[in-house]
Amino acid sequence: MSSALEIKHLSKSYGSKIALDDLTVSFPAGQITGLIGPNGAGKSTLLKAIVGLAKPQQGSIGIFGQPAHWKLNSEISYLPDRAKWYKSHTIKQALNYALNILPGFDLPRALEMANLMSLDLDVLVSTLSEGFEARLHIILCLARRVKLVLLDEPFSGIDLLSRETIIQLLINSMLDQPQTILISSHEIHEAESLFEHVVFLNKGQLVLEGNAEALRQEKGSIESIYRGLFR
Ligand SMILES: Nc1ncnc2c1ncn2[C@@H]1O[C@H](COP(=O)(O)OP(=O)(O)OP(=O)(O)O)[C@@H](O)[C@H]1O
Repeated sequence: MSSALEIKHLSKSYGSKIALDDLTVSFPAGQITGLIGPNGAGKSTLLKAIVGLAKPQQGSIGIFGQPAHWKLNSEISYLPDRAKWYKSHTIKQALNYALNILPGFDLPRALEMANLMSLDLDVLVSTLSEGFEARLHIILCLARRVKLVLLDEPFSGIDLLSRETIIQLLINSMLDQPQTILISSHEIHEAESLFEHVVFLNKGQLVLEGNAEALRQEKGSIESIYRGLFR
């Protein structure tokens, strides 16, 4: 299995706070990996480092065999916690705008996803509930023809049905267009069926990683492994 991402001896501190601590880990290409760990484990910092938004003090990041560089960002779709440039738009305007600013954005695919997610194109984004805004947010990420998708806490603050809808969209999207997807989360109950590979982080260090199915057979559900590791 080839690696999409090779993280080697990566360290990042904010002042005296260590976010990533000599982290070495790789992420398989063409799979959905769950990047799992409790609050403060370093998940967001790792994703930010991959797209150049956090500058590590030490170590290296390889992306599809090339050293990380901002020029590669056109190949990466990154969903940070909150990137709300589209608040004053209707959904249709937001999707049209995305076509202009997001490399590889596939508008017909986005419109199809919006239909699947029951999004009304004429509604103002500012009037959407959190769950519906999250649906739009995820479409903006997934409707891009890019190799690597980084989703930082895509389920946070979202109700069960919206989570299930988003998970279904992720599954459909992978069937339609296989990509390497990293999903950071500490809420793994509903999402664990998505994960083909899992990486558990704590205090900026790798705690456990492996093929999700092999780990399930060996140790039980991903959720129970999480409880065992972090209880
Ligand atoms: N901009 C920042 N300034 C100072 N400290 C930071 C900053 N960003 C992250 N940290 C610290 O770095 C550590 C790792 O944070 P990070 O957000 O990467 O973890 P996380 O696993 O994504 O956590 P969560 O699940 O709570 O989002 C934490 O101790 C956090 O307080």
